[in-house]
Amino acid sequence: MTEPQIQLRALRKIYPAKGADVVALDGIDLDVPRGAIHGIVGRSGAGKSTLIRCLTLLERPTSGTVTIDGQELSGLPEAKLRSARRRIGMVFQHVNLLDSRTIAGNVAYPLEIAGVPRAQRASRVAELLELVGLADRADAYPAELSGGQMQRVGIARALATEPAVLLCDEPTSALDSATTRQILGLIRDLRDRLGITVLIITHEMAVVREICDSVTLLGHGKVVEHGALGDVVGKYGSHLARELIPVPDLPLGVERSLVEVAYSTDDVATHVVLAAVAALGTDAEIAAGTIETLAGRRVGRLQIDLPDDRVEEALSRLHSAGVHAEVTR
Ligand SMILES: Nc1ncnc2c1ncn2[C@@H]1O[C@H](COP(=O)(O)OP(=O)(O)OP(=O)(O)O)[C@@H](O)[C@H]1O
Repeated sequence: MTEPQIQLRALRKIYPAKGADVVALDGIDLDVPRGAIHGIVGRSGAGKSTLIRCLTLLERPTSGTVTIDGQELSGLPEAKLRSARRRIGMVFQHVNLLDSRTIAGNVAYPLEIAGVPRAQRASRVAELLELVGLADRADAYPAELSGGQMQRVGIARALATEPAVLLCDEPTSALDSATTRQILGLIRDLRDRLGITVLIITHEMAVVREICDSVTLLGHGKVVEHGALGDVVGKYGSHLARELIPVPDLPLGVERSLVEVAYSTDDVATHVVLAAVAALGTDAEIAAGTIETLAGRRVGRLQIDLPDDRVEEALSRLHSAGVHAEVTR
């Protein structure tokens, strides 16, 4: 095992407040290996933004440690932190480019701040724009770019100082779905080519499905679930599996119940599940379902609509078939 590129230990952040203090992060442990793309998801207020601010030490954690690329940031004084932060590239939802500078000028900006000589800057900027597919827009101004192109500039700028880690805070939330896919494709491509480690904060499960190798679900400042995507999607009763493989909400008739079935074809073949449902007779029907391949795993979730008095039998047949089944309504 190589050392994790991002390592958080017992990270806590408490905001003092009149009345009760707000515990925004409540003992977060996280390991992200080099070259992985890790997603952080969670409802509004779960602590995602606080986590990003503490990761970069823009905000000092109340306790716990943040180690990036082998360096413990939480112990560094402010002056050393400034150079350590160059090892972390940041990509935001809104790119905030300097309007009066060209695209090349914007990408050069962090290099100027880092004191890179002019000649080196020019070749590095050209290289970065090539990397994000904007070599032909070097002399354009931000106002002339589309949202997707702006985000490409944001990514090029974040990569300027050759960071080990790319932190992306809702990088595609302002983009349409086709552009989102292109930007996520670019991030994946950069990871493959540069070996960079990526942490993506998002409220969009589609982003996790599309790009992440592993994912953490935050709730009330704690890690609720965590794991490789292929593992969490096959896990019974997992909140993440439910959100990653959604099934539609259904109207339900009088004296009828919904039994939900979740399985991975690693464990049970689909025809075995279907045979167990068929054995319940014509009273029970599959009202909705999703079967798909996620992170290399074939997983299924089915909603079975059946009379209330058949629920016990259904659960027993499905459990005997080796699938997870529970009454949801
Ligand atoms: N500067 C602050 N002072 C006091 N409380 C704060 C501060 N920043 C965040 N909080 C509180 O900490 C908790 C976590 O907030 P945070 O913004 O990290 O959540 P989030 O998951 O990023 O939410 P969202 O998706 O809405 O941005 C919330 O209860 C929030 O009210």
